[in-house]
This record gives sequence, C-alpha cells and structure tokens, in this order.
Amino acid sequence: VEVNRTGRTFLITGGGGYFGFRLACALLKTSSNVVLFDVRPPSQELPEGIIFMRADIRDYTQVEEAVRGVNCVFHIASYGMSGREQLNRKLIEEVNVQGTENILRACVAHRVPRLVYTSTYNVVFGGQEIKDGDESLPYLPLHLHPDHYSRTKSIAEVQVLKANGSPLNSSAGVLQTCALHLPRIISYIENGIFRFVYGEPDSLVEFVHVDNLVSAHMLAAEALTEKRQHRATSQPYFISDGRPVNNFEFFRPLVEGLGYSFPTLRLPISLIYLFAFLTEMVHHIVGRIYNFQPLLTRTEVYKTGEPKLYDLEDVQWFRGRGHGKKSSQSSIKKLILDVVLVVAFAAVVLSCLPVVGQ
Ligand SMILES: NC(=O)c1ccc[n+]([C@@H]2O[C@H](COP(=O)([O-])OP(=O)(O)OC[C@H]3O[C@@H](n4cnc5c(N)ncnc54)[C@H](O)[C@@H]3O)[C@@H](O)[C@H]2O)c1
Repeated sequence: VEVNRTGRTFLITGGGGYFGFRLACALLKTSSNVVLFDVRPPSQELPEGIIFMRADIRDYTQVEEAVRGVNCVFHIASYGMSGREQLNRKLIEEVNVQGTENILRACVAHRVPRLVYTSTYNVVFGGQEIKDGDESLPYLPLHLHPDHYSRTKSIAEVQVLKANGSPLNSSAGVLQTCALHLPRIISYIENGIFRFVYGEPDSLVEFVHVDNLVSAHMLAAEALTEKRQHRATSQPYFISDGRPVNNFEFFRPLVEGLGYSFPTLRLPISLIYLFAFLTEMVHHIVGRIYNFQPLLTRTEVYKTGEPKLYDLEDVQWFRGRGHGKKSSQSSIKKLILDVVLVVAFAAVVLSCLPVVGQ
C-alpha cells in the first residue's frame, strides 16, 4: 500500500462497507490520506486519493501491515449483524473479537495514537424497554444477549475501552480510544418482502442518518487529540438523530419514495418471533447443505420492535444505485412470495394447535 505519509492518515477497517465508505469520502475532503481495509472492495468507484487494501482483520500480519504510519484507526469492520451471517457463530467471534484484538495489538505495536470503535446500541439492549437512555446505562450482561453479534460487539467494545491508555511501543505516548453506539439501517424493501409490519405502533426506536454518523466519527477522532484535551478518551457515546420513531413508520417515506406501497397488514410480534424461531431451527438443520437467507431472525424481530426522516436526496441516492420499484417487476415472483409467506405462517399456526382425536 502506497500512502502519502506527509498528511494525516486514517485507516478504516470495514471501509468497503456502507458506512465506512461514506466516512472515507468525508475524510478525503479534509485532505487526509484514507486507506480502506476490507475483505471486499466498495461497491462504488474508488475516488482518487482513497486507497483500498484487500485484507482480513483476522490476519494479524495484514493488520500490522495496514496500521504502519497511520494516525487514527476507525475500526468499523464487523460480521454477523443481520440475515444468515447472524447464525455463523465462529466467524462472528473471529471477526468481531479476535479481529478487534488484532487491531488493538497492532495499534500499540506500531504507535497508532487514536482509535474510534463503531459499536452498536445492542451492547445495552436485549429487547427490554429503554426510555431516555444515555451513556450511563450498564452493559447488558453477556449471557443475556440473544445473539452472537451483539455479545461479541459488546466484548470488543470493552476491549477497546480497556485498551485506552495503553503505552505505545517505544514511545512516550499512549493509545486513546472511544466507542460510538449506533442504531440501525435498511433491508427487505427490495425483494417485495416488506409486506407486513408487526409490533405496537407506539413502540419507538432511534435511527441515525449516515451523514450524522460520519460527523460523529470525525468529531470523536478529533476529540481524542491533545488539541482537544483527549476529551473523548475511554468514553462510549450514543449517536442518533434524536427523533425516536416507530421502526416501520421510519421507512414509510423511503418505501413510498421508491415506488412501493406501505404495508397495511399488522401481525402480532409473538407470531413473528415464533416464525423467526422456527426459521432458525430449519436453518440449523439444513443450513450446511443450503445456507438460505432467513426472512427474519429472532434478533431482527426484537431489534425492530425499535427510526431519520428520509429526504428526497436520500431516496434519489438509493434510486441512483438501481434501487426502487421496477415497473416490470414480475407479478409471478410476488405471487410466489406471497404463497410462500402464507404457507409458512399457516404451518406455524397449525404446529401450535393441539392434536385432537388421539
Ligand atoms: N448498519 C447498521 O444498521 C448498524 C447498526 C449498528 C451498528 N453498526 C455497526 O456499524 C459498522 C458498519 O456497519 P455497515 O452497515 O456499514 O456494515 P457493512 O456490512 O456494510 O460493513 C462492514 C464491513 O466489514 C467488512 N468485514 C467483514 N469482515 C471483515 C474482515 N474479516 N476483515 C476486514 N473487513 C471485514 C465487510 O466486508 C463490510 O464491508 C459495523 O461495525 C456495525 O457493527 C451498523
């Protein structure tokens, strides 16, 4: 990796992903050198000035190579947040926990003075109601996490904050770290699967606009510097747009802006949870032969009982990347999908009925 070492150099692990790439583009505007470290390249064209390094945080040698000469690491790479990834326990542990250990160790060894860790609300949230929560909320005990991703993000965050103050190798300096907790983003509108909503209409969740998230990360990195008296050092921060909203209502402008109709069917959350449970069971049995994408996992159900207002620009951003309702979208495909959904729900309901006549 050839980097112009004269300016500040930022390394973004997971820089090929949705948020990492947005952050990289914003950092580039501040005349910084930006290196993206990821197992896969970004889906968009790489702007001049951003370097992509195809590498894996599970491999310490590659991490060491990447951190040399870097002034600040944004550790964003993670695995297992949604879909079938959530069910690959081994990879989740390796990327989220061992990967983070590798980054921290390499920062210390190669005198990287600052690290901002991108974490998640899940470190404090296990499905319970939280009103006006702030940074004083305790971590959810590890054994109460219903999914591996949340548990490993929590372990990694603790590691990151604990590493704060670690003396840098052969230097008088120390590593300054902080963590940002974020809420969540998009998914199933595209495939026509967003056909129903669930849960109580008055249950609210937080969302964050990606641009606010970019600002939060840049401010956090700045607040770890001596110039800012290392103000953010060892702190976790909740980041959100500060406008709690119903999970599904949050998506309404985007769904309708992309030409889809907003679902009118509301199903009980317990039924959806049961459906997700059964799907996971089926995945557990057949996943090795056919690693299908579950429609919903239990984690997704409890997290979405959890919203930014999309403006026209956002909708156009998605449209510009080929998203949105295609006028030729196959009605047969939709019909098949509906039939599959109905049959699946019928199977769930029937399996719960007591067996009569025996
Ligand atoms: N998207 C959300 O709603 C949300 C919510 C809360 C927290 N977060 C956190 O924000 C961060 C970014 O989220 P995102 O939506 O941009 O996710 P994303 O999946 O688009 O980006 C994650 C990136 O990490 C990379 N990665 C995975 N394993 C890797 C490995 N072994 N080595 C190197 N790179 C690897 C992936 O290839 C991917 O590009 C993650 O840390 C996630 O935990 C996201």
